[in-house]
Amino acid sequence: MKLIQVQDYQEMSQKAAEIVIEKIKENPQIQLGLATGGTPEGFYNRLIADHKENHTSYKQVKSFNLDEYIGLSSTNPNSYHYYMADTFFNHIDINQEDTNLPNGTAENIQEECSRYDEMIDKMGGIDLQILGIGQNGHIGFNEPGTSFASKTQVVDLAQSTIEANARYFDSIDEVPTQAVTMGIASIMKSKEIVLLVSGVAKAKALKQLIDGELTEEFPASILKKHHNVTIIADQEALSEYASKSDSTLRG
Ligand SMILES: O=P(O)(O)OC[C@H]1O[C@](O)(CO)[C@@H](O)[C@@H]1O
Repeated sequence: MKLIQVQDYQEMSQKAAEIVIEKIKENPQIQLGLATGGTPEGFYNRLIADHKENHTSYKQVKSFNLDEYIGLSSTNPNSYHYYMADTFFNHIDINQEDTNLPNGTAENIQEECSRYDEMIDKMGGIDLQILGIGQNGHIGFNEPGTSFASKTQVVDLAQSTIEANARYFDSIDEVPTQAVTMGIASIMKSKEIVLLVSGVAKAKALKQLIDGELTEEFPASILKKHHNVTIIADQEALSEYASKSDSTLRG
């Protein structure tokens, strides 16, 4: 894993956007894996600003999101379908039909999970996956204890995740307790991964990712086994981790 240390949230967002814009220039048909949550909002804002100023085009780009709450339709403002449209897709020139998220309201949710994995494989896989990390080390919505071999699946959200995400809902009782998420093995198939980590709330998780052992109790630890991971972390997130120079971390 490569670690890029930046000052703050703004610099993390800028750096991540620069990487993606560069990749789109190299390959206008790039297949992007996208994340939701608070962490990538600034990154999406930078991509939108660049699209307006420099006309980077997403007309040939395809996107695949990590996860969706079960039971929330795309018109629900708390759904990740809505988040992606509102935060990113509506502000760039990507074709709606080239954006993909798991359907959290599918009648047969198991079928939906298989469909999602098969579709990504059939389309040639994800070139670059953007990831965030939960305070408990979750990636996507794969909570501690998830098998490293997992494919896209239905998961029960950890109480700490429900509490962390309650800030987006009117009350904690409205936070769905389940989600569909790309599995760990599905995420690991991505050719390249960029993990964004910002803020003191993520400091313990980042230290554990860098210094801790490989264990299903800390899902993000699997990233040590991927051959092309870049972590972009700001000073607050790095506050529990000692090194001050950009580095390649042990796998
Ligand atoms: O960026 P946040 O809001 O801290 O969330 C961390 C992670 O948790 C999720 O919201 C749930 O999977 C991810 O989308 C995100 O990467």
